[in-house]
Amino acid sequence: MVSEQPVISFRKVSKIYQNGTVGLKDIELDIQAGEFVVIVGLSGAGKSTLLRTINKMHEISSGELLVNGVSLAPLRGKKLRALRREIGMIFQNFNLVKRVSVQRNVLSGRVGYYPTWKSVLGLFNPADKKRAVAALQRVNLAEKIYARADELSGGQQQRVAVARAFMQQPRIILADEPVASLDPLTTTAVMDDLKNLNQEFKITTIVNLHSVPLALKYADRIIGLRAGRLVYNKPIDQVATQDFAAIYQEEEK
Ligand SMILES: Nc1ncnc2c1ncn2[C@@H]1O[C@H](COP(=O)(O)OP(=O)(O)OP(=O)(O)O)[C@@H](O)[C@H]1O
Repeated sequence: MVSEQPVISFRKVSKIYQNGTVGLKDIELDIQAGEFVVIVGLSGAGKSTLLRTINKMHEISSGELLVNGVSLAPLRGKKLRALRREIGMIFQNFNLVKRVSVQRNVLSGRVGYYPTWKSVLGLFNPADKKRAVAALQRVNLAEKIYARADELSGGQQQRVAVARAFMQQPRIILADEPVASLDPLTTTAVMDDLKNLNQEFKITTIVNLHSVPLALKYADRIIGLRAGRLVYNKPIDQVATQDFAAIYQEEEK
């Protein structure tokens, strides 16, 4: 079998923060196109750090990180913006602009496709306005299009954030604890939205989760981090519940 080039490739990647804290240590990891990968680990294990190196919100300290075969380290300016356009990001706290409409929030997913002055003035073209309606329909929120973002519940806000990410027509979605502040019902809705986009559009999706049951339910592959190191990496059909003890064991003092 000819193996395809991974979409994301970590080669001995380490990240040391300026204050000396080790965020990531010698990470070796390939992620293939269309995978739904869940990252688990204790608080402080490096999950957010790993996710944020992929769109260069965090610079790595050593090793090499490639997206679609392109090394991220030298990317600046236009090339960096092009990379970020292909990567949708979802945050625990939704990161919507609260005082503007849902429509405007969703349209902001397109800013990477416009010159800055047009997006600042909100001059989005009709095709994108249609796209925004379609994106909101996908997350069952079409009727909220003219509501202000802060009139929505947390779960609804996160689904607007999913629609906004989808507007980018991304190849990759990174979701950093997307359901940590949601109740079980809305958690399922948001995770289902992410999984549906992943399956229908083959968007490579990487999600940080605290919940092992959710990881088991949604992942194609589970990755475990502990103190910045990759300590677990298995396709879901090889995952056994008792494996999690090692990932979640406290460090010995
Ligand atoms: N900007 C920063 N400066 C210094 N240290 C940082 C910074 N951001 C994170 N760290 C440290 O790096 C390590 C990994 O943090 P990270 O946020 O990636 O972990 P996490 O697994 O996502 O944790 P959580 O589940 O609590 O979000 C931790 O020790 C953290 O304190």
